[in-house]
Amino acid sequence: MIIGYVIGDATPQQATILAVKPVRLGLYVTMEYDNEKVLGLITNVTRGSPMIDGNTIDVGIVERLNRFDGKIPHYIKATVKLLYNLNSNSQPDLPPIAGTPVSLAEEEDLRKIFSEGDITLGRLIGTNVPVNIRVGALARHLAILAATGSGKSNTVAVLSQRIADIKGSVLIFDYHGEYYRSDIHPLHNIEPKLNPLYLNPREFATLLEIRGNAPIQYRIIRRAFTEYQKSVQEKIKSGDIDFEKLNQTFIKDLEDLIDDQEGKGAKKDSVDEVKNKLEEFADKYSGIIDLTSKDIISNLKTHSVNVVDISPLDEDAMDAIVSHYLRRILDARKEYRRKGTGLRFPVIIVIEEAHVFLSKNDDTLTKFWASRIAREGRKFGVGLIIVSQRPKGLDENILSQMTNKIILKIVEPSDKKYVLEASDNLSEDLVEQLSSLGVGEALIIGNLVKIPAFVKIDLFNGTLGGTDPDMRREWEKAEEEDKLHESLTDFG
Ligand SMILES: Nc1ncnc2c1ncn2[C@@H]1O[C@H](COP(=O)(O)OP(=O)(O)OP(=O)(O)O)[C@@H](O)[C@H]1O
Repeated sequence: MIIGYVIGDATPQQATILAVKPVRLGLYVTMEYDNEKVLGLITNVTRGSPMIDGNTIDVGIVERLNRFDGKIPHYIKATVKLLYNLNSNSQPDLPPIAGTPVSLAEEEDLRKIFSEGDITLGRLIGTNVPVNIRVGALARHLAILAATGSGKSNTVAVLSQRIADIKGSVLIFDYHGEYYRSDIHPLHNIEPKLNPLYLNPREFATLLEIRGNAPIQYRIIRRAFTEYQKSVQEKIKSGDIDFEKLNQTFIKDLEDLIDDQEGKGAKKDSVDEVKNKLEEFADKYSGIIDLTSKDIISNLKTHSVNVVDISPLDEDAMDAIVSHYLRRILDARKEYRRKGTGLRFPVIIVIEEAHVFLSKNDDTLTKFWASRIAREGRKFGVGLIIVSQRPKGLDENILSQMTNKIILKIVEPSDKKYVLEASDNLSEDLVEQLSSLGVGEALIIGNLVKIPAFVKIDLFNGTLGGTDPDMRREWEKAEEEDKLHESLTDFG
């Protein structure tokens, strides 16, 4: 159905059309010229009248003209972003000529472009065309960005569920505790624990806040920690290990080994300083240290959504857990590639509230390992999904490495500008659409899709911890439980 005609000058990227009737932003259209069939997207619409233009200052003229009741000539113009040549399956390289008819894109053409991926995320806005994404593209990472309440968690849930449905493995760091109690399935909840036996000395020293600028202290803790790990491994091998006692004596045993360093040439004040830092470590992380917990690598499941509920922890403990798990996963995937041992399947890792862990202003432990995965993860099948409602709080280097983006409603101009500058596959005219998106509506760009797609994400089929509680149902359930309890008490 023809909706308008090309007018004025056009380029291979953009054309202006004079519409025969009102058209909405985000509509996909097609135009045929020079043996090409080009798919375009309406990115701007204007209406006006040559008789009542912006310079009209006499309201009487308007009133008299209005008495003509619809006879006033007016126009509707739209800007079309030319996206894809359906005949050559490439970007358009010729501009349309003035007068070229413009039609609403047919469903068949839209399915060819948007419905070829591995998993369905939703429908093209205003149509019933499924939008499928190419899961392999997630190895080049994804940022899910949106203002609060726009549908980030729902998107994470739908995406994670459908990756698990095709036997994939997802690991979500559940900042708000909204996934570990959800209806996602198969769901595999993982206790947020740090087992020092799987930490490397550098990592352990960092948790004690002994960084590169304290080489003497680092040497003390490295030697003591390495000796401790070796002694535990030997006890495990010889079978005389009491795991329960291990947690109770860990700090004391390590302290003794630190003390021994004094006899091996370390200065007393350096040894004391390291012991102070060990005590602070014990206070800070006692809730998550557990020498009996499984290594994250043996705890991850494929064909599942693995969830680490970090919501009860403070941000330092969260940072310690997330950074350690990121490092272990990247190392284990490299090991698998090199030796066939380690983690034998790819993992998609979701970091919620990413601006907390990957802030441009703080050097968190997580930021170091997330940057490594952003740079190297693709080759080893470790994909990162960062989720944030404060895009401008994110480290720009990491954000720019997120090749794919699912951007839901963003209104804040500085957020929009920041995302635009961090994305070489995003243009100003697409960013302008972000303010008008509804809840659950998103712009998807990157290798996930062939061309930018405006999508209504499917609603997650089930409950999520973050969705508004069904108060009435919960009250009814509580009353039913009270009645059951009373009847059991009477009976018993
Ligand atoms: N695709 C969708 N279709 C319909 N409703 C949706 C969709 N996505 C989200 N919603 C609804 O919008 C509300 C907010 O969704 P959600 O919690 O996913 O947003 P959010 O951006 O994660 O919010 P917050 O920033 O508070 O975590 C929920 O009640 C949810 O049911």
